Amino acid sequence: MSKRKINRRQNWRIERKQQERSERAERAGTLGDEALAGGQLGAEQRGRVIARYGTQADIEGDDHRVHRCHLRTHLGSVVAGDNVIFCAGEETGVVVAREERSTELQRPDKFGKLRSVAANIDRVIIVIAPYPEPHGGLIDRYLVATENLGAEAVILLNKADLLDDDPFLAESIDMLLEPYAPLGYATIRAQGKFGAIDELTQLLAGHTSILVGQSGVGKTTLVNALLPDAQQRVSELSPDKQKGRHTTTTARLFDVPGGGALIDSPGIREFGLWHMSRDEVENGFREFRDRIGHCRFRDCHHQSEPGCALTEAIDTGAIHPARLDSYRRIIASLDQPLQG
Ligand SMILES: Nc1nc2c(ncn2[C@@H]2O[C@H](COP(=O)(O)OP(=O)(O)OP(=O)(O)O)[C@@H](O)[C@H]2O)c(=O)[nH]1
Ligand SMILES: [Zn+2]
Repeated sequence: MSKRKINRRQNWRIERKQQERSERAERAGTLGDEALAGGQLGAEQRGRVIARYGTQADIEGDDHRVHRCHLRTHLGSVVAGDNVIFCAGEETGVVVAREERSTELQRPDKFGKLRSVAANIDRVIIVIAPYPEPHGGLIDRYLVATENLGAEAVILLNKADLLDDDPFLAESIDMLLEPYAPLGYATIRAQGKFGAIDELTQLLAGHTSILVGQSGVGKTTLVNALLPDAQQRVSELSPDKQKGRHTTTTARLFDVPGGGALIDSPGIREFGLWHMSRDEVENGFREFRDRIGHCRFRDCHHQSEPGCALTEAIDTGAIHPARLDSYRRIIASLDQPLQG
């Protein structure tokens, strides 16, 4: 037998082994559901992923009950916010399929590989406050991230009570917010600490939202005002310590009174501060999109080049100067680690 033939036969054996292995995995995924679940399974029904824990997830059915389920191996990533088909079980059920996502929030893991963190978010509530003073350009940074996610952004000024006796502060906040309404971004106010969250509650209804913003602006206070029993629900579902620890890091979906959902986790709150590419930044300024590509120089960096279409748009009032400043600041920061 020639060496070549041996090689071919070895190859064939390896291939057959691999095939058997994948067939076994497939069987474990499809035929072994009842064994996986440890008992009888109910009929298929639609549900939504509340949180993912390793090879399991908590699924909320249309009946609003929460079912702990195993995930079939071929499902791919399953994260909070995913719509799924599942079969409830006596102890644990099984998720059998995942529906297409409308949006996908991804972040790089420690190896730099993009991982899905949450699905189907259609609204991002960017929380700011008079104190801590909003970092220059931070709102725009969150807007860029939201535009690239494909969700709708809302700017929420929390701690509005701090403006009551301070006309100077009130004016500087008005100036800060001035560019956004003409661009079509809703701007609302709240006082989380005093439970004044009516406008926020209205905007959450019928949507899947996340709250983002710098530390200290009052996100936790707002979440607690929205979901007074959220803490209780977390501990109910996670009686043992280990799962309790998970809940603090894994993204979790909460039903909002009035019909809507909020996805929250410490990681999600950092959304907007993750790395962005130059293309994402350009795409993220919605009023720039029609003008990019119209500068005199093809490689215009929109700094001080003559014939820059963005700079010219400032003269006509089509672009707010604060937005171009932010754009330049974000581009300059791309290769530097972001502070705060
Ligand atoms: N005056 C005023 N203070 C508020 C309001 N809402 C929250 N605060 C206060 O702001 C501080 C920070 O609130 P948190 O809810 O912890 O802020 P956070 O954004 O969750 O902060 P991190 O957890 O660090 O991200 C607390 O002392 C709150 O009491 C408000 O409507 N008015
Ligand atoms: Zn230019």
